[in-house]
This record gives sequence, C-alpha cells and structure tokens, in this order.
Amino acid sequence: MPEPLFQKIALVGIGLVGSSLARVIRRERMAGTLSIATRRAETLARAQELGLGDEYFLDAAEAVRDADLVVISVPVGASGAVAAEIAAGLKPGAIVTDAGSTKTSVIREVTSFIPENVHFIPGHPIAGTEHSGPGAGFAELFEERWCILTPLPDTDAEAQAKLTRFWEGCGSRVDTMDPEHHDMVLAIVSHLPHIIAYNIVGTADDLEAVTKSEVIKYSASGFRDFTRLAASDPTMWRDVCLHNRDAILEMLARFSEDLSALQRAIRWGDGDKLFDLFTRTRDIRRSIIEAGQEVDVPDFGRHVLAHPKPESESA
Ligand SMILES: NC(=O)C1=CN([C@@H]2O[C@H](COP(=O)(O)OP(=O)(O)OC[C@H]3O[C@@H](n4cnc5c(N)ncnc54)[C@H](O)[C@@H]3O)[C@@H](O)[C@H]2O)C=CC1
Ligand SMILES: O=C(O)C(=O)Cc1ccc(O)cc1
Repeated sequence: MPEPLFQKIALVGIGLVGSSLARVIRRERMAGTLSIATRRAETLARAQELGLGDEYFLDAAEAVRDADLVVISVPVGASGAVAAEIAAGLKPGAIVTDAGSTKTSVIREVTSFIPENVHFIPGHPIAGTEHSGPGAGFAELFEERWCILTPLPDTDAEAQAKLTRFWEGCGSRVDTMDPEHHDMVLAIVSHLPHIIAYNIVGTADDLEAVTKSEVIKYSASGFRDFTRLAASDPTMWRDVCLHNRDAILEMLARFSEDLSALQRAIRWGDGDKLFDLFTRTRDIRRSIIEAGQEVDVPDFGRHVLAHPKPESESA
C-alpha cells in the first residue's frame, strides 16, 4: 500500500466543506490519521456518528497536535479565533491552510498567530452548495472544480507543491492568485450573486403580505434559482459580507450604476438598448457552454460553472 500523502491531517470545522474533505481524504487514503475538531458538541457527535474521522476533539489545539496538514473550514469571521486556539499545538514544519471565501481578511486575522516554523498557505475551493453542516458534505464536491491558493510572498515552494498535490487528490485543479485580486474576482462571480439573491427573495417576501401565496404558487424557475442561493448559510454569508466589504461595495456600486441604466432604458422605452444588452449577455452564456465550461450536477438539479477543459480535452 503506498504511503499516505500526510501522516496526520486535522480538520478544524466539519461543516459542508470540512466533511466533504473528510470523505475524500478517506476515499483517497490521503491521511494516516484523520483528526476532527469543531466548536459544538452536537456537531462533533454528528461527525462521529457519520464516521468522518479517526479522532474527535472539542479542543482544536489537541486535534492539530502532530498534524502535518491542518485545514481550517469555519466561517471567515471565526478564522482568527481558530488560529489563536491552535497556535500552541502546531507541529514545526506543518502546513496550515483554510477554505474561506475571502482571503485578505483571513490572512490579516490568521498570520500573526502562526509560528515562524509553520507554513500558512491560504486557499479557497470554488465548490459548494447551499447546504451546511457535517451531513451535507460529499466526497465528489471538489471534483473538476478550481481551488485557488493565495500564497504569501515568503511561502515555501515545497509546502505549496504538497498542498497542490492534496487538492489535486481531491479532484480539483489548482490556481494561484494574489489575495486582493481573489477578493475582487470572487466579489463579482460569487458574493454579488448571493447578495442579489438574498435581496430579491427578501423583496418578494415583503410583497407576499400583499399577494398572499402567489409568490410561491407562481414562482418560475428564475425565482426558484434565486431561492436556492438565498437558502445558503446565514452565518457564512454575513461573515463574507463583513470580511470582503470593500470589494463587494465596489462591485455593488458598478452593479447599481448598470441597473440604473437598465431602469432608464425601460422607463424611456429604449428597446434597442434592452435588446443589445440581452443579446450581449446571451452570447456570454453561449460562449461558456461552447467552451465546455458548464457541467450539470444532477444531485442538486442545478448548473454550475466549472473550470475550462485543457486544450487537449476540449476537441
Ligand atoms: N458553503 C460553501 O458553498 C462554501 C464555503 N466555503 C468557505 O468554507 C468555510 C466553511 O464553510 P461551510 O463548510 O460551508 O460551513 P458550515 O456552516 O457547513 O460549517 C462550518 C463549521 O465550522 C464550525 N465552526 C464555526 N465556528 C467555529 C469555531 N470558532 N471553532 C471551531 N469550529 C467552528 C461549525 O461548527 C461547523 O462545523 C467558510 O469560510 C466558507 O466561506 C468555501 C467554498 C464553498
Ligand atoms: O452554491 C453555489 O452556487 C455556490 O456558489 C457555492 C459556493 C459558495 C461560496 C464559495 O466561496 C464558493 C462556492
């Protein structure tokens, strides 16, 4: 039997992302020992019931002792507290990474707690669903998805290569970005769509007082798609909004400007303008599909964007 990639992996946070990692780590035999820590006793008991790991701890510092890889998968607002908690237990030479949806805030809040002889390499799997908790995870979550690493200027190349191999073992393709760029890109492709969904579903909910159950009864698939995103975890998305504030506000400002232009076109009956925009956006969708970037995820009855296929596979 080949040696596992890591003798011991510790997962801090065992929700959708942490429990998906636990499942794929086990399937691919990437850890000699898999240690799991989370804050609440009920969540830990559920993880244990599901048989997600080999060892279970409420004290994260104990879980990370002797671990060669530590993955922090908690809402981004809790990353700093987790780093403070685990700092004393970290093994020299260990790799610490995270799965947080924002990167500059995580780096700001975590780095100072990480000892000099430990490699901190922030990361973000661009893979998820609207579900949360240890029961929501599945081993295939990361397959054919990007994982973005945002290494720090002094990141050790060997440690980064090993973390890259880990994500590839999970089925992902790995890219690197600088953290500010990551936060700007994710603000438009992920954070704004969720904020827009929360907003439109909230507006419809306010209207429901007037229209009674019509919002539910006649909800077309467009509205239903928004309700899926708007069902995402409130703690996670509160933290994303608070921790990627500047990039989100920048993207919201652009969005509002464009929405005002659309509003004006509708008010003044400018059909050409509407037609031009709707044609341009349809072309974008078509080019994504033609490039083979769209994959169907039958489990969730939804379409999500995956990474483009490499040249050799796209023929
Ligand atoms: N849900 C999604 O689709 C994706 C989420 N992410 C990011 O991954 C991270 C985890 O998200 P999910 O797994 O979806 O969340 P989740 O809500 O399913 O799980 C979060 C876990 O963190 C634990 N936790 C919370 N505070 C803690 C603390 N102070 N100490 C220890 N454990 C604590 C919770 O008990 C739970 O086990 C977040 O930073 C999120 O932004 C990244 C990609 C996709
Ligand atoms: O469920 C969806 O459509 C998502 O967009 C999942 C998701 C949520 C947050 C991330 O940081 C990455 C992916």
